[in-house]
Amino acid sequence: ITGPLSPDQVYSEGQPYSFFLTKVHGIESQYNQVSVMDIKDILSPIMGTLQASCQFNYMFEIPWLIKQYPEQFRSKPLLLVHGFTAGNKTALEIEATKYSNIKFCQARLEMIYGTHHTKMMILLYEEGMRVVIHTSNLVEKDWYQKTQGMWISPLFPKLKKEENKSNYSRGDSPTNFKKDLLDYIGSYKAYQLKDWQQHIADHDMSSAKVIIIGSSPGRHMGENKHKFGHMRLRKVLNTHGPQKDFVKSWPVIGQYSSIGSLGATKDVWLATEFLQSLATVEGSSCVPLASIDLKLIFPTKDNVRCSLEGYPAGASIPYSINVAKKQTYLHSYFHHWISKGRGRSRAMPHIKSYCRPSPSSQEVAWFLVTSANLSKAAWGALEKKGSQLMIRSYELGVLFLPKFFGSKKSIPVSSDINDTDKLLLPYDLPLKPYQKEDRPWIWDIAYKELPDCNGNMWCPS
Ligand SMILES: CC(C)c1cccc2c(O)c(C(=O)O)cnc12
Repeated sequence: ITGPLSPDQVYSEGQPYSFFLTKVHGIESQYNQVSVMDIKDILSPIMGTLQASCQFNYMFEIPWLIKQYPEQFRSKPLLLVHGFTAGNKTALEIEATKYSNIKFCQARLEMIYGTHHTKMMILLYEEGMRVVIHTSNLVEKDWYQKTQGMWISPLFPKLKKEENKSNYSRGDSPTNFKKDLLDYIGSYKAYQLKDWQQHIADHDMSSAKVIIIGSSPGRHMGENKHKFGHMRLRKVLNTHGPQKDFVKSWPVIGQYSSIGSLGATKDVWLATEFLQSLATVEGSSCVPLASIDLKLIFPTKDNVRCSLEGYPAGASIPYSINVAKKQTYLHSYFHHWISKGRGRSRAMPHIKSYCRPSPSSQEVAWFLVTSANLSKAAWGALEKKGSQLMIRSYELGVLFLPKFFGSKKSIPVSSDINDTDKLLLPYDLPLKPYQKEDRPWIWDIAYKELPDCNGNMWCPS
């Protein structure tokens, strides 16, 4: 049994994928070592000497957040990028009053029902810059007993002075990470982000191996139709995806912590437009969809009841009865949340991830970790005979493709923490389908038959 490794050691052991889960309190320590980082590890001085940071997120507890930074970094400039308006915006600004180093950028949300879901840290150091794209709100409960995911970038060195900094493409990676990140941030059209766009332009990001998959609110048409959302994923898989014959019988897995209104039948969006993108293979995205097995992972009410947090875990799994009752066809796609390999079967998922595993579960053709739940608001819905993609929310994720990790065909995966040379998945494969008596967690109905692990029932008002 290895003793606690320092953050930089955990980080380097997690290469080349650099995909980490957050620390879960209350499980055996062995499950909090390999490929696990806590927020204090990410912000540790061992990872870099912080000069300033920018936190994109949905929920913030500012006093708690400041305490996650090491003492010597707590007064460094901090920009919070949020989607709040009116009272919520005022409340956030009041919470920050005593912190003179905190500034705000309110992301414009012109599409009704849109939210700023994106979770990203941009950390500017004396030694360079680091980007973290993840799934946790900046509130204590999101970092306590949930399964959350993070991609942590390498330390990106500052570009030398002489090269002209004007063209953004310098210091980019084979995956166009820098350009795509700048395009994403540019979509906010916010003057408060200008300095951070320049910081990104000033750094050498050639070591980034992942592909940015973002969503930005709006109606995207023409050459912008494939810039964001599921059409972005479709375009990327069409260009860099698996070969048709190689993945013919491979299923697609979606895993998330909330579900939107997807339509009265599977053919409205889920098993047509959305699956078409997830199932896209190199050179063609027209794959007979009936042949593709879509598997969805979503916690059952018993998964939540028996979780470390008990029913209160369900307060972060907002699937409402009014939406669920209109789409019972989803039940045939559902699978349990089981994560024995990572010691997280009782740490409810707030991570969102998608992948295309082999039938043997030994490898994936690709893996995506993102803020995007299973919703049209996050991924977009085609309109006007497919000529434009309407997206309501900001989302951000990173896609792992074999070709950028030195493999032609696939990425070896495992959920066994001893397989340190593989991409460690957040859940167990193969998946366990819902049985007849299983019910998805629904957050706005009462559960009074069986108490949770703390002896409490669930009686939402
Ligand atoms: C339905 C809304 C208000 C909601 C409830 C509970 C948890 C939420 C959450 O975790 C996110 C997020 O992480 O972006 C976003 N909305 C969440």
